[in-house]
Amino acid sequence: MTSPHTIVFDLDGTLVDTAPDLISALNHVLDREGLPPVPMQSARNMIGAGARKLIERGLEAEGRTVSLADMNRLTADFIAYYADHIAVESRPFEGLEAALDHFAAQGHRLAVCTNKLEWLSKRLLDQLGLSRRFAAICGADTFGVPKPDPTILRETVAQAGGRLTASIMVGDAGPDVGVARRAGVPVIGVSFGYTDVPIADLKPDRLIHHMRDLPAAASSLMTAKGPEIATQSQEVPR
Ligand SMILES: O=C(O)COP(=O)(O)O
Ligand SMILES: [Mg+2]
Repeated sequence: MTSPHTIVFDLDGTLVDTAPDLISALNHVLDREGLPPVPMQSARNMIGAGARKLIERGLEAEGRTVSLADMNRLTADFIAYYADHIAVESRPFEGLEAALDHFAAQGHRLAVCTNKLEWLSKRLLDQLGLSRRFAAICGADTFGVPKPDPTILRETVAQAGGRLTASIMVGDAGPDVGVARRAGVPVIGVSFGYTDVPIADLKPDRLIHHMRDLPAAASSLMTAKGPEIATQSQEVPR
């Protein structure tokens, strides 16, 4: 039995496979601009830095740049469409709910720290029946800074009523490893999410390929001695 920890999850690509609905919303916006859709497979790895960045990357893939005013309009369009189609195809990754049950039974707190907007994150988790499991659900706008700024992780843990020194971050991409390193929190990478840099190259403290492996990875970090984790904490991805 380990002491109670706060396990903080990234949302897109870690808890929920949101790519189909995010890319549909992106393609809706591109279509309204008279542009062809981006294919699902290549667009998956554009996710991870928020809606605006996703649109920017989608436009870039079509060789287009737009003015700030157009970007604001496209982002508003994207959010309006996405809000109405947020859980059409998005589903939790296999094994997630069993892993969350396990942590809850062990007395750990769960939280979400995402670069999605807070209200969209809550809406998605509500529609999937997952919200009640989390003591805090915080997005890029909750504290005014997105990942990898360490403030968002520190404040998420505080809002969940936990302690940073007894926390673990779980995520699929650079901003997750980066926020954890900056806040001094160990991090578990998942290999089934969305990232332009392979997650293994970012050297998370543990790497899992399926949610069924999360409880064992988390408990090995909870019992690991400080220096074992510290030796891996040199690189700080952006
Ligand atoms: O919506 C995004 O682009 C990022 O979301 P995430 O931080 O949950 O991966
Ligand atoms: Mg993610």
